[in-house]
Amino acid sequence: MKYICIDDGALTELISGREYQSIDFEEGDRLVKSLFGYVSFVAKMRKITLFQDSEGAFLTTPGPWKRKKYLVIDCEMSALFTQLRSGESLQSFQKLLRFCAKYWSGGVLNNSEKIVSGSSKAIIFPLAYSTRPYRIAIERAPMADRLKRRDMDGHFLLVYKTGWEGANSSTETPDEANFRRVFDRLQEIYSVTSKAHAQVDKVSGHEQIAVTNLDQDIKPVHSLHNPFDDWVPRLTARQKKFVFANANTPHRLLGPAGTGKTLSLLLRTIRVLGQAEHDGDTCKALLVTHSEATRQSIKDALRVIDPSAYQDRDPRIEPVSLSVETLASLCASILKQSISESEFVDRDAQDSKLLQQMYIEQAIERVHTDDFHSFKPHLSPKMKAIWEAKGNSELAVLFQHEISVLIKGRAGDSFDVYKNCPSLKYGLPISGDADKGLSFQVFKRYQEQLEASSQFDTDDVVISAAGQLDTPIWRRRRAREAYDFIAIDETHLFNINELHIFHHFTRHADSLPISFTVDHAQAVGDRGWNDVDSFAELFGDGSQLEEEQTAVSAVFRSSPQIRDFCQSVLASGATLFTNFDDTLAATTSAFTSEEERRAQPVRFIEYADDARLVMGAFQKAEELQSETGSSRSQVLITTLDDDLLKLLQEYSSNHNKPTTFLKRRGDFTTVATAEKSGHIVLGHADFVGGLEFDVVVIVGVDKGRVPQNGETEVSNSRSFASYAAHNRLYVAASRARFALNLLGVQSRGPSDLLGVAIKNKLIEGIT
Ligand SMILES: Nc1ncnc2c1ncn2[C@@H]1O[C@H](COP(=O)(O)OP(=O)(O)OP(=O)(O)O)[C@@H](O)[C@H]1O
Repeated sequence: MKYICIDDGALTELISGREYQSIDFEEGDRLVKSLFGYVSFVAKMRKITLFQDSEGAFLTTPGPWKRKKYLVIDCEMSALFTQLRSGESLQSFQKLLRFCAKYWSGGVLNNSEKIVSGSSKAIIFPLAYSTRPYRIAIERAPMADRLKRRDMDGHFLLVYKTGWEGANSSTETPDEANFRRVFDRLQEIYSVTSKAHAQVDKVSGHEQIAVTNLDQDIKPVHSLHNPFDDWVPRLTARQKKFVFANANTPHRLLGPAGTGKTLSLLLRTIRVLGQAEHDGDTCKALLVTHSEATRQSIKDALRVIDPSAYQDRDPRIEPVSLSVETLASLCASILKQSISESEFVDRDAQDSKLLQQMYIEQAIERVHTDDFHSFKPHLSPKMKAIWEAKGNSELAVLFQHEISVLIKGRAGDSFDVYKNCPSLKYGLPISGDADKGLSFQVFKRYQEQLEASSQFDTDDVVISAAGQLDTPIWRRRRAREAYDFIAIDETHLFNINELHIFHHFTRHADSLPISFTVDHAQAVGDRGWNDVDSFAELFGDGSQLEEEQTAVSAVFRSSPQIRDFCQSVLASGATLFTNFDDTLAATTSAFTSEEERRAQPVRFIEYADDARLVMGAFQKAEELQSETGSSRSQVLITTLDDDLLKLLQEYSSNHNKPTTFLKRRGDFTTVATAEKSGHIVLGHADFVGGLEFDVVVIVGVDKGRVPQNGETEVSNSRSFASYAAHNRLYVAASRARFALNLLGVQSRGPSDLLGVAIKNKLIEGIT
């Protein structure tokens, strides 16, 4: 194909239809393929008629051709559709279209769009970042003299070059042979396509011409609250594949934040139940969430998604039913006992997190005075150095991670199993039995504290339940009480021990109908998952089973600017840590031009000191609220730092700022309360996962706080802190739809985690 010509009506259609924003949608995929030149046809896509032959393609809309404006892409001189992967091609194409729309309407250009002064050229940089920027060069006045004579100057933009090489754009002159050909054909093309516009149906019988009518009314929606039947036509092809795939095959849905993983999992569950009911089969389904707060939010969403109300049916009587549980509630029901709130240390709650840290600090203190001297001669030099150099509170964070991921999470409290577990790459620098002995001693002291105050944490419940599940009694109860379909949301938040429980809950031991969603980068710190990636290893069973995987890549939640920033955080993590995935790399934002109008650039703002920083956070929150036209409860102020969180809380109560405080992870009920009372939401970054907001302000994204650095610097602990900071910053930033501000203190300087974003000019306010 030599050229592509798009008129202004078609251009508007292409930037406002969500289905053209990502190749995950069939329409987007088909569009890219046709632009690649793989197919030859006239297609009707809503208002657009696409005319294509061996020479080129014309995307036209009804109306007199002389009054229209045109974007012409010279495919021989530029290689927009052959140089890049198809996802990037579509993204670049969409950015190009947005530039044209803005240029014609006199809109304000952004950082990646430049008019070359003293010339008739423009350059755009459509891809967020790469080592060498990819550029598209545009001639704004092609064939100037001839078009002036015909009174059509200013009607055309010509893409004449693309690639990674820079050049002197003010002096180069594009070859206009293809452009001339386009111009000469316009009259004829419009007379053909105007007939096609008028007689869509008749054209379908024509040789070489196929008509695809994609006329679907797809409205932009946010939130999961729509009935099943309304969702289905809006899903991308990959989401649909997951929702409608065979229920009995284990199926993993991979995707970064905001790609609709939770939504797809809910729809899949409802689809499986609906199918069973339709076929007259029995189906008892289980949906497992990581915490009580997310369980509530999912139950609430299901009330709208699922008109058959499967979750309200009694599983003991009804043939088709759904139970929504947390792992703790599920295990407690197996153990036939419930654990009261006061006994339960819920690791997703702010109070529990602090309590656990306090217990571990006390345990470290005990080990210091009573046990350390006997371990000391045998410890590895690194472990000794870290133990001696760091304060108890800094050590507590490292031991907390080791205990939850390895000692409890993997070894199930057994020292012998723990001894054989591979150490975490980025955590405590453990390299021998003596090092493991010391950390197990801290764990034992911690356990004593829990027992003394008669409390259990989630792992205790899971470990006790695991013991009871592998017995003849459960094997007999299983046929009656277990499930035909299991869905697990946010699998990355469970530890290996917990994941190994699930296979006991399927009705038949030989089939594992488990569907689950994963985004590794959202779990805090190295979880030691890198060496357990197959389904069988992850779930502790099913080595003979084939697993299906679907990866989703259209980001619905966040604007392109916010998606790009989030990716820069993941890219930074991926360069530092070998087992850190940049899951956003191959994704695109599915924002339409309409939604983009509300989007604001990502900004970094510096303040003189902490007091002004805290005050600034509330100011920015209010400004962004009005700039994006959002309600107060759609604004989140968050931080990765416990001390700053306290200051923010104090400020809000001392200055009567109407604020609601998040007490646990994914606390949807609290957000709903904030909505009723018109409050801004405030909470630690560990508790914002699973939620979404129009505006997010992250406070204290500066050196020394992201990551947290103590006075001493021992490399391994810095690695852990940096690893966890990458996860937390990514989760916090990816909650935002339209606006994201990062705030810091001037004397500290911006956090190192912003390095990639700064280098690639993704943040305004720092150079
Ligand atoms: N096909 C779609 N069309 C329009 N909106 C969608 C589509 N799929 C998902 N969304 C929207 O995207 C947002 C994010 O969805 P969801 O919470 O399921 O994502 P997620 O991948 O689970 O995110 P996270 O990992 O951050 O929890 C929701 O507001 C949802 O309504």
